[in-house]
Amino acid sequence: MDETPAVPARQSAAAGATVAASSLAGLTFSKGHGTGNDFVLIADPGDAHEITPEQVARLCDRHVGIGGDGLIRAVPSRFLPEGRDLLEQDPDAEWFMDYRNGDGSLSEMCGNGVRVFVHFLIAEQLVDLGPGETLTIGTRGGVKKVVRTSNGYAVDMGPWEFIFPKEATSKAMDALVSADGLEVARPGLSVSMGNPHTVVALAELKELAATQLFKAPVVDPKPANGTNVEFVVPAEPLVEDGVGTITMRVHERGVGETQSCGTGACAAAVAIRHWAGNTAPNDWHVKVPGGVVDVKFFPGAGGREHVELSGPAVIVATGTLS
Ligand SMILES: N[C@H](CCC[C@H](N)C(=O)O)C(=O)O
Repeated sequence: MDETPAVPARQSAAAGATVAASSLAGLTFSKGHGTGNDFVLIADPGDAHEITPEQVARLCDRHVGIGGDGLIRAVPSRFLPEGRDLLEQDPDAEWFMDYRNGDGSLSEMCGNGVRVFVHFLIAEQLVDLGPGETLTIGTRGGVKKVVRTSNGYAVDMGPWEFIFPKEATSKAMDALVSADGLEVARPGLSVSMGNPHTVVALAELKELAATQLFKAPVVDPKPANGTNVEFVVPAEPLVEDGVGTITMRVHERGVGETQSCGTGACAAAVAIRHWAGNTAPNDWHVKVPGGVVDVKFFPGAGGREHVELSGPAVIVATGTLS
């Protein structure tokens, strides 16, 4: 009988390499997510594991690894130079969220990741945090305060910055963004949440669904360090009972399309609120393919307006690397 040819496995980035080939064999890990933005999590209380970008990519690969949008290593801040700097600012920032994108690249901040990171620290019994209590943590985007709520966590994400390139022609948009499925290039507004975002408003949900995000949208002018691109549709009416609602999809730098992006949801609310003018509310629901996160603007330290991100965090499983 003719042998039917084996169907070649889809060549993934790490095809042929296996996690077992790494020096991480025997290490326990957890898998978690926040509204479908998923992460491989590793506790490293002794800073014993220098996880290389190649190892991150293998572990995050959804065919030859565990699979995840990113990897989060929990390590005491005192072991990292950036962590020691933060401890001088705030000695309570005992644990550091060492976040990496799924391709192994670094990012300054990860909003969904912070919630899952704190949930992981509690699950690992590395911290004790009851409902209503606040934990201070260190990140590459600075010190963050995280409150455990009745149904997840609320994170003070700090202030935002508009990233207007000097050649920006207006304060309403600073980039032109094109993507497969979009008939014409659209204006975008670039916002930093510690990491870069470019927010594009679309007219209706049909257009959002038709936008193809298998590859990175083209942003002009090209941001020097890349950018996460959010496509957003404001609800009609935008505000109900004092709360604004946005529907969003995102193509993440170093990952691809994800089910959710916490810093992206904050950037989306900043942009829509900027475009809507000062009639816009402080409270927002941001609907993403993986669920809903809430964004709130409030007067933060130093007279700057801060953004708070809140939402769920789930640990799905725990295992051992072979
Ligand atoms: N998913 C993350 C954002 C990761 C951003 C990363 N892709 C970057 O390169 O900035 C979040 O929930 O905020």
